[in-house]
Amino acid sequence: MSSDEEFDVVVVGGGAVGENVADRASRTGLSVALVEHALVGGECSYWACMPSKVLLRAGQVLEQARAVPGARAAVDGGVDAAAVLARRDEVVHGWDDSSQVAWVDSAGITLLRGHARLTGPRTLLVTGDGRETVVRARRAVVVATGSAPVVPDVPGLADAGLWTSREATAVQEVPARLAILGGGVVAVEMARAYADLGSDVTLVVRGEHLLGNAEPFAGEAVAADLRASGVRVLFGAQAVSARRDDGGVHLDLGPVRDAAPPEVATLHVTEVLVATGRRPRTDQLGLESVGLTPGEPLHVDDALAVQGVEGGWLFAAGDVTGRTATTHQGKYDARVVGDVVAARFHPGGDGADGGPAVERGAPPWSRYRATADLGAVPQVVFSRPEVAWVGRTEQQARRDGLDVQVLSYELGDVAGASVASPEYAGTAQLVVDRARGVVVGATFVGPDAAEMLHAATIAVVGEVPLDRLWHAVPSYPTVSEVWLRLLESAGL
Ligand SMILES: Cc1cc2nc3c(=O)[nH]c(=O)nc-3n(C[C@H](O)[C@H](O)[C@H](O)COP(=O)(O)OP(=O)(O)OC[C@H]3O[C@@H](n4cnc5c(N)ncnc54)[C@H](O)[C@@H]3O)c2cc1C
Ligand SMILES: NC(=O)c1ccc[n+]([C@@H]2O[C@H](COP(=O)([O-])OP(=O)(O)OC[C@H]3O[C@@H](n4cnc5c(N)ncnc54)[C@H](O)[C@@H]3O)[C@@H](O)[C@H]2O)c1
Repeated sequence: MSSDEEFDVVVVGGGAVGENVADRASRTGLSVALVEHALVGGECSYWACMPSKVLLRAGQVLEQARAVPGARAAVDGGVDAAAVLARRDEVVHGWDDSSQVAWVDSAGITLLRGHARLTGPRTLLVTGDGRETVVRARRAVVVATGSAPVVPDVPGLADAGLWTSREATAVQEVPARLAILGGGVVAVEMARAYADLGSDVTLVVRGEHLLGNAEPFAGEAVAADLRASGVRVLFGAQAVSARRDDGGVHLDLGPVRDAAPPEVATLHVTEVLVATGRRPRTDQLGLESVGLTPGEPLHVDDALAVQGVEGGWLFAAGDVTGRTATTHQGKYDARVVGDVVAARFHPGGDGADGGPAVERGAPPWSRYRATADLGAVPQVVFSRPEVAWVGRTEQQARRDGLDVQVLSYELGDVAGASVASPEYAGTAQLVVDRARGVVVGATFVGPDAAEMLHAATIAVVGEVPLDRLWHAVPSYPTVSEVWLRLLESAGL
């Protein structure tokens, strides 16, 4: 069966990003369709952020309680894996998206269930439920199809039945022994979670550090914690072949380039989790019909318009752009592109509530430009200790040619830390651009470090000079009093 439908705007992909695009784009009266071929809410709600954070939460709480005299004695057990998985099931609503579908309906957005492919400018074919629908966008198409895991080409690995982050976050039975390939965010968080849940975990890391995009001291602190919990962390190592038999997976390891052979030649594990990065999901999108290359990211400008397409009708946001890789930053871009579309194609013309003239030529830091993506992106890793950073690392700032001053302070030395726990330890670091006297990067590593990040994000986005930050007085006795100590170390 086939039919035709027409909307002002068609958003492809109903993850966190697509939902936000659709919401904002519809605010000036444009008709908006959202196309989703799986669950509305996407990866974050069902297989990524939400379930992974639930898998980590119980272990975090137990460790924090054990670090406090007076509470420690009440903790006489470990993580209850069955209860954690039951809580995970609640948080992902049993992988049922009806509450998110209800929100889409209530927002006046039309949900089209099915797989969308571009067949030419402003035209898509949506296939699903035995129907084919030709969907035309009068004004704009916004692609928010997310990303898919990259699986390294290791002989036998695919046949051995590997896990990606989907299987890891949707687990029903905790594996006795888990090998994890990769040393990035997924690898680190899942190593922590599965160690808490009772698995014997081995991390196989190609490089010499964990969390290669963060400050080196962050990866070192996380590696130390994992090792202290019994996780084997093998650096300079890679999987060279795999096979599964009744006893599980046999994973042969080899050195990377000139590294010494790994201390273990073959791992015998129940499952292998591949956490070696993600690629934009653009291979089944019909990009060739509009002159773009399938499999490549959709490169966008700061208004999220896709580059290399005539006519200004194609936009993209979220993981599919390769520009952002987190939900919060993807949703920021979604708000920007939703507002750009709503204004640029305003059905009433240049109304007081935003119209083409308002959006056209909008400067950086206006609501119509995703300026923060260029140097103020926050990232939190929910490891133990937590790792949180925003903006540039010291190395990135130097690579960008900045004359950099690095301010560092041990979190355990502030009064608030000793109240939190006698064992509280961590590091805060600011990267300052000497020429302008502003913070261009900040990293916090320690218990609950994530909650300290937003002050730094405001300082970076606001380009607040250090001598003005001096007047932002942190409360006593909090761990965030480290801001005062950092500024004192700059001579203030
Ligand atoms: C294990 C893990 C943990 C993470 N934890 C965090 C975290 O704690 N915090 C954080 O900020 N980020 C986290 N992330 C990253 C975060 O999940 C992504 O950045 C976010 O999901 C991207 O959102 P998106 O909408 O761009 O893509 P997605 O969430 O992937 O949504 C894309 C949607 O498009 C649909 N789709 C794709 N192609 C088509 C098509 N042709 N037709 C119709 N529908 C289509 C898909 O079914 C999907 O629903 C994590 C990622 C992983 C893997
Ligand atoms: N808390 C969060 O916000 C959160 C949590 C999980 C994931 N994410 C996002 O999801 C994205 C994907 O995470 P990820 O951990 O898969 O990617 P990543 O880019 O963070 O890490 C990939 C790791 O795999 C290694 N690697 C790459 N190719 C390899 C190969 N062929 N063999 C062995 N190792 C290889 C890299 O050196 C790196 O250590 C990230 O960009 C991250 O921002 C965010």
